[in-house]
Amino acid sequence: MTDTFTSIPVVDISRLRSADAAERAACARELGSAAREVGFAQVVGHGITPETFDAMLTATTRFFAQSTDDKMSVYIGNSTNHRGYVPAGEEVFAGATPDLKEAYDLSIDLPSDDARYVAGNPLLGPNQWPALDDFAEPVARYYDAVFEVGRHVLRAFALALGESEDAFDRFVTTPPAQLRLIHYPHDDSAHDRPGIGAHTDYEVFTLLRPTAPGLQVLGGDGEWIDVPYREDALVLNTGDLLEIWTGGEFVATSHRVRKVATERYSFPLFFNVDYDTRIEPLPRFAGASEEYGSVVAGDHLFAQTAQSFEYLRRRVAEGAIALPGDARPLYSLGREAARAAHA
Ligand SMILES: O=C(O)CCC(=O)C(=O)O
Ligand SMILES: [Fe+2]
Repeated sequence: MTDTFTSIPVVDISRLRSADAAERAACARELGSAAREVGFAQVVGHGITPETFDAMLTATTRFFAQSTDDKMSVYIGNSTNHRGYVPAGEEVFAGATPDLKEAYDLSIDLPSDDARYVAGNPLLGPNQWPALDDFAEPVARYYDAVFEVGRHVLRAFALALGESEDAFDRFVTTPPAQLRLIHYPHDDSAHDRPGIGAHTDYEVFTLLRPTAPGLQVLGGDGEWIDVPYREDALVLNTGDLLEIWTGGEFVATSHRVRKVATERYSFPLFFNVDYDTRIEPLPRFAGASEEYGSVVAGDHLFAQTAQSFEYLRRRVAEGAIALPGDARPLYSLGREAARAAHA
């Protein structure tokens, strides 16, 4: 991979919906180059209408404008499958200062009689919807729209990796693919607190729509690069699982949100594969197997989550739940790991 990128490529993914296989393949090559050389791209032509986004944004602003009591009525710590309101300070990255943000986390909305939920799966099951009019419908509509974009991007990555276009489709039936509604309040006094600390994402890839600048990507030379804000783009970045699948050919690039001068919202969809999917370097990257080993997709996400959310750290400390046996420490992959090693 190239270690000297200084800008984020823009890729028009409307071609992924073309009936012409050559068009899809050309777009897939561009996405592959972005994943290989940068780990980030801005994707335009994604097909999500402004109306779909705006309705979800309106619902989100109304949710966060509620009283703390109302928001805490759907506290994530009430759920057994990691859904609901995340107050400021709840999420703490390994020994760092708490992020200055609040969030509402949802994921694939399965019925409460889903056997995996009933059996105590820590990520699968129903959402914890607030009792707020006009919230669940626009949020679920955006989830479905951005998830559909993710399905096309997954196919493009399959092509870019020399697999058949549908090679990974069978791993995506009911994946724990979270959508986070994140609110970074404006706080003049918080001079030296990051909005969100440096990290990689734990899933296959992320499709993120922010409402303002602030996102930064770690460049190969160790400099933080601003991701230019584009209203028409989704920011696409490679996550831990694609790095493992490709034995490091695609890198889960570190990113962070710097303290913002304005109130900011952002909406990452963490596209994932089914909980039980075992992820290890694909046969063509088998040379990297020893370095990368393998993880179970859902266990990896849960293990990382349980090390960074206070309510889960408490449950682990109390012995109420256990980390998966092969849990990796936080940020042992990608550029963040390389950075930590050289710090
Ligand atoms: O708010 C942003 O722009 C980035 C959020 C992010 O990186 C995350 O939630 O993983
Ligand atoms: Fe992230």
